[in-house]
Amino acid sequence: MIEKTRSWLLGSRDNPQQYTQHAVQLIVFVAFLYAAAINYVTSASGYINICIQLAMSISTLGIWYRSRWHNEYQRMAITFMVMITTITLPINWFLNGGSFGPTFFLNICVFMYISVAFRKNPYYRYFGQSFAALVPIPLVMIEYYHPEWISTYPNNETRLIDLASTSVVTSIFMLLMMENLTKKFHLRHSKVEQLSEQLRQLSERDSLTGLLNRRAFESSFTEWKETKECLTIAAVDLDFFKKINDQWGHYYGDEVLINSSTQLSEMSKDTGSLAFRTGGEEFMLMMPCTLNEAYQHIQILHDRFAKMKLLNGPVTFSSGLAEVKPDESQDQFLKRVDRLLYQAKNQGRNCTVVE
Ligand SMILES: Nc1nc2c(ncn2[C@@H]2O[C@H](COP(=O)(O)OP(=O)(O)OP(=O)(O)O)[C@@H](O)[C@H]2O)c(=O)[nH]1
Repeated sequence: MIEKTRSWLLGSRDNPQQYTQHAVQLIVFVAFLYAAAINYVTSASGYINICIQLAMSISTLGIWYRSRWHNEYQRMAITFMVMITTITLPINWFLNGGSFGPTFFLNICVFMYISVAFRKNPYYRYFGQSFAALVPIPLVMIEYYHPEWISTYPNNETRLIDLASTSVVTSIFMLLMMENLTKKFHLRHSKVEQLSEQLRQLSERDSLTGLLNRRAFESSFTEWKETKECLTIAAVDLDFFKKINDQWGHYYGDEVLINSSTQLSEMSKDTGSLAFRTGGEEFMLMMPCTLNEAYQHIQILHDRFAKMKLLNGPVTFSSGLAEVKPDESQDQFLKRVDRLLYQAKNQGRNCTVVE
């Protein structure tokens, strides 16, 4: 219920700029109404002041209405800025005790408001900020040369009440602005994180097969070596792949690579392993298990390859299989496993050689 009312009044939270803008307008509307009511009840100022405050309040409500319900956010933001800087602040200065009143507080709010509402529009922002920053100067000079033009508070009590309530409004205002900036920052931050995660994933994937690539192999090797109790890796290489390419064409070769990768990927999912494409028709299977268990997994993979449904019949692979030693570097391991793979090729292919 509260959330519904809030979104009815302020719009979607996903658009923090408009959301804050509407909140500010409604606060200003209520603040003027409140000031007029207080002035009327306490007879702190004359009817002219009360009428001006009511007029400001109604105008602000009109601005909110056009902005919220007629999609005139930008136009109304400018109207609001002009109204506040050229009418509201000077009137407030003359009718509320000049430099003894709360206008300085309000001026800071206006400056903050312009900075947030026109963040995406530097011309309006610089113009508005400069104007808000300079407005107090002529007002102070007028007060200096013509103090009689400034209406004073009837007593010190009224002045203190006015200052205290303006201070509360200013604090709410600042809070809103800061919430807006934080929200915007969080939205950007999570978008950046999302994009960098997407980029990281893309940089670690092979575009043809979708398997992890050599870069991912290198980082996973270090990570798994440190975290897994045992680590066995198979270097897998398709047999006579050049012939396949030469005989059936490169596109067919790609299809063979994709289908072989699917087998490796499914097998790695079943066994909690990781499958990588580290070269043209070279793959690595990283298995968090002993050499014996890994050997059984690879035999199952040979069977799966034999049953693979390809247009020109199944393909085979050769592999070298070895367990990573705790004190062994990646280079040393790769040399060792490559030698095993070479032996498998020499033994007639379609087999796995274990150390
Ligand atoms: N279609 C296709 N072919 C590729 C790709 N990457 C590498 N190749 C080919 O893979 C072939 C690899 O040939 P070789 O290294 O001689 O290996 P092989 O013919 O499988 O011989 P053995 O490994 O000894 O059984 C080359 O012809 C490369 O052009 C790719 O992404 N797509």
